[in-house]
Formats: sequence, structure tokens, C-alpha cells
Amino acid sequence: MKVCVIGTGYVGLTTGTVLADYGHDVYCIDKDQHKLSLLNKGKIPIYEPGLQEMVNHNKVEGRLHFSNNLKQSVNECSVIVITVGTPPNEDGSPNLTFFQEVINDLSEYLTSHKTIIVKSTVPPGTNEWVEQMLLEKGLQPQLFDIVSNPEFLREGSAVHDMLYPDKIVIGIKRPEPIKTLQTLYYNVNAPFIITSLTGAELIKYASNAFLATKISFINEIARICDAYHVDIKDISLGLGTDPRIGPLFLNAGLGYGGSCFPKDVQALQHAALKKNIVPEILKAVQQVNDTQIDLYFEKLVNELSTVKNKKITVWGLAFKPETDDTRFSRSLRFIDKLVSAGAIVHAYDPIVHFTNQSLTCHTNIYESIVDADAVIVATEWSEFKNINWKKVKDIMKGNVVIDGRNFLEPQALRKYNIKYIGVARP
Ligand SMILES: NC(=O)c1ccc[n+]([C@@H]2O[C@H](COP(=O)([O-])OP(=O)(O)OC[C@H]3O[C@@H](n4cnc5c(N)ncnc54)[C@H](O)[C@@H]3O)[C@@H](O)[C@H]2O)c1
Ligand SMILES: O=c1ccn([C@@H]2O[C@H](COP(=O)(O)OP(=O)(O)O[C@H]3O[C@H](CO)[C@@H](O)[C@H](O)[C@H]3O)[C@@H](O)[C@H]2O)c(=O)[nH]1
Repeated sequence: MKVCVIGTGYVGLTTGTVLADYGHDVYCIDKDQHKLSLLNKGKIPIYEPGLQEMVNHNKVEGRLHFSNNLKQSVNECSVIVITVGTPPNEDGSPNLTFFQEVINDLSEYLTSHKTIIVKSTVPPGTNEWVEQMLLEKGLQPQLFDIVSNPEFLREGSAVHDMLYPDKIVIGIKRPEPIKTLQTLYYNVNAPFIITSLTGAELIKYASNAFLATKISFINEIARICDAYHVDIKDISLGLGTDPRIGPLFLNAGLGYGGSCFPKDVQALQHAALKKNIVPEILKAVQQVNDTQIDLYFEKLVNELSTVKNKKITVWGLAFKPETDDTRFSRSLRFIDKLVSAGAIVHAYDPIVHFTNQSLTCHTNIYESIVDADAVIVATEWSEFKNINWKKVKDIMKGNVVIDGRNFLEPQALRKYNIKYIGVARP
């Protein structure tokens, strides 16, 4: 099949590359010239394990192309996949500017039948709006089919998740596009969940909101455990062995970040409020997440008396390991708080490096902690597990380590007189 993928971000690049790997002829379109020139030189603009190799392979095979020529690609392809970003507005509602721009462009370029697949996460009702908008622009109904096909990949394991999804969600208005989707995903061994356009949109939001709820729930339980001197890891284990609950997404820590959970929990609240439904649980999920950093900031202040003029080193800038994505990273939020309180902030991340007025970033983990009063582990990069804690203690000035991801073995630090503070880990 000839497929045009619009957007070459985390989702677009992975989708385009995996579809090319299945043998489809894929044209990836972006407006960002810098990204395109990197991609055309064989370099991917993001860090995503396994993706670079797959891009190279499929480019060499002649199945993967990158350009900004949307009109030509739309003309040549029968399937169009939209993956542009839907970031949050100031008030938390989704910003559909990029998405609407694409629909506008498409409305001008459709001259033969296209299956338009929407992979971007869009609020309930958006795919219905797309159909209406194309019809209002004078396009004949037989010229297109809209399919809402949300994406569930996780950054850091995007290629794996796309190759082995646990389901393919398909929202449709009429059954005809199912065959096209079956051909597109012929290589995937996963059930098709078929629903309405809006049903598919809501499956995506409900999934992210539920996972975020699990995280805020365990973080609230961690607050209670902390007060009763109980190890939250025992609770997660005890809870997770119940098959009705499951073990995943029960890691207490600094809360959820990234480009999806914070924005989608907010967007779902907006969608509810639009229909006069007060989203009580979602509000609470966000509230727990928002205050989780404050709690551990306070713990740090209690240990050091003040953070003003103290050197604090933060390990991990990416919102999670195995990605270079810092969007809504909890680490950056913690850093902002430290900087506002007058701390001198240093950082180390295995992949992300940036230095600005208020942050000094190091490329060597031990250099990052010279004379540090405290270290905060904000992202659970595996490198942090194999650290020489004796050396850490010798290099630091102070002895406080906050393990904001409950990733380290408390004893491995305590035996060198490091004051280990985990998230409810007595
Ligand atoms: N990142 C994830 O893990 C993930 C997973 C599942 C779903 N999603 C959803 O998928 C969507 C994309 O997310 P992302 O993280 O890949 O975004 P991203 O910001 O990394 O990439 C979006 C890309 O779209 C391009 N773009 C914007 N307007 C364009 C236009 N008019 N024409 C062509 N290209 C255009 C941008 O230049 C950018 O390269 C969002 O709705 C997101 O919620 C993301
Ligand atoms: O037990 C846990 C699990 C995760 N997190 C945090 O939650 C955030 C999100 O993690 P994760 O879900 O692994 O990363 P994403 O790549 O943002 O993926 C989520 O968001 C995507 C975009 O919508 C969806 O496609 C995925 O299914 C969904 O898992 C990160 O800050 C994690 O540190 C925790 O605090 N505790």
C-alpha cells in the first residue's frame, strides 16, 4: 500500500517506519525543515531505541521517504495517517491548531478516494468534526473515509509497542475501511476493537486517564505509608499480585510526566466539563500529581534547613528512561522549584544535555556531584543503579540522596552513611 504519514514526531516516525518495515511504501511528511534534513541524511531527530536502525534499513530498501510535499504524497497515496501534535493550551484544553491545519490542507488536495486515519490523540467529537468539515468544504462523501485509530505506544519502547500492540482500536462510520486497515496492519497479531469515531477517541483518553489514576493512587497510598513507616514496595507487590489489579503502573515516585498523561488527563476533564459533567476522580488524580513534587521538595528543605545557595544535583532530565523527551518532565518541574528557592542546580542525564542560566548540565555523572549538598534521582536510568556509592559519598559535600523513583537499593547507600530518602521507603 502507498501510505502518507503526516508528522514525523515520536508517533509519526515510528508509525511510518514500522509500516515501511511491513513492506508498505511510506511517505513521511513534516513542515519542520530541520527534522527533514536530518532524516534525509539518515539521522533521526529523537532518541528511541531500535528506531534509527529500522529507519536506515527501510530507507535503503527504498520504502521510506521524507519530504514536505503533502500535495504530491496525498495524490500518490490511498491511505493518509495523521500524527501531528495536539499539545495543551494554557487552560489545559487540547490545541488542535496543527491538526486543523492538516485537515484544511487535505480538503484542498483530495481528488480520489482516501482513507484518512487519525492517530493523533484528539478530544471526543473531533473525528466527527473532520467529516463534517470536509463535507462542508464541498467534498463528496465517496471521496474519503475517516478512521479514528488512536496510538498506544510508549516512548522508550515505541518500536516494540507498535510491532506488538495489545489491540488495534478502530473508530469508523461505515464498515468499508476495515478491509483497508486489515491490509495496512496485516502483520499485526492483535484484536481489532471496532467502535464509533468518538468511541475510539474516548478509549484512548480513558486508557491514559486510568493509568494516571493508578499512579496517583499509589502515590497517595505512599503518603499514608510514609506516615505509618511502611514500605510502599510491599504494598505495590501485595496489590499487584491480585489479577484484578495487576502489577504495572504501581511505582510510587515523583508522579507522572511526559507529553501524554498530564495533557490527556486535563483534556478529558475539559471534555467532561463541556457536557456539564464534573470529573471528580480526574481532578483528584491531577491534584495528587501536582503536589507530589512539593512533598519531596519539602523533605529536602527539612534535611538541609534551606536549599538557598545549596548545590543540588538532579540525575535524569528526560521524563522517563530510554527517551530524550523532556516534555512535562517531573525533573524539570523539580528543577524550577529548586531554582525559584535559590538553589544552585546541576544535572546529569545520559542522553539529554542542556545548560542554561539556571542549570549546569554535566556529561560525567561524578563531575555533576562535586561538592553537592544533595542528589535527586528524578528518572530511573539504569546507569544510576550501577553507581559507586562510596565514590559518590566521597565526592559530595553533603550526604542526602532523594530517590524520587524508588529505583535504588536503600542499603547500598545507607552502608556508606548516605541519607537515603525514597518515596515511602523507611
Ligand atoms: N509521544 C507519544 O508517546 C504518543 C503516544 C501515543 C499518542 N500520541 C499522540 O500522537 C500525537 C503526536 O505526538 P508526538 O509525540 O509524536 O508529537 P511530536 O510533537 O513529537 O510530533 C508532531 C510532528 O508533527 C509535525 N507537524 C505539525 N504540524 C504539521 C503539519 N501541518 N504538517 C506536517 N507536519 C506537521 C511537527 O513538526 C512534529 O514533527 C499527539 O496527539 C499525541 O498525544 C503520542
Ligand atoms: O508506575 C509508574 C509508571 C509510570 N510512571 C510515570 O508515568 C509517566 C508516563 O510513563 P509511560 O506511560 O511509561 O510513558 P509514555 O511514553 O508517556 O506512555 C503513555 O502515554 C502514551 C501517549 O498517549 C500512551 O500511548 C502510552 O500507552 C502511555 O503508557 C512517566 O513520567 C513515568 O515516570 C510512574 O510514575 N509510575
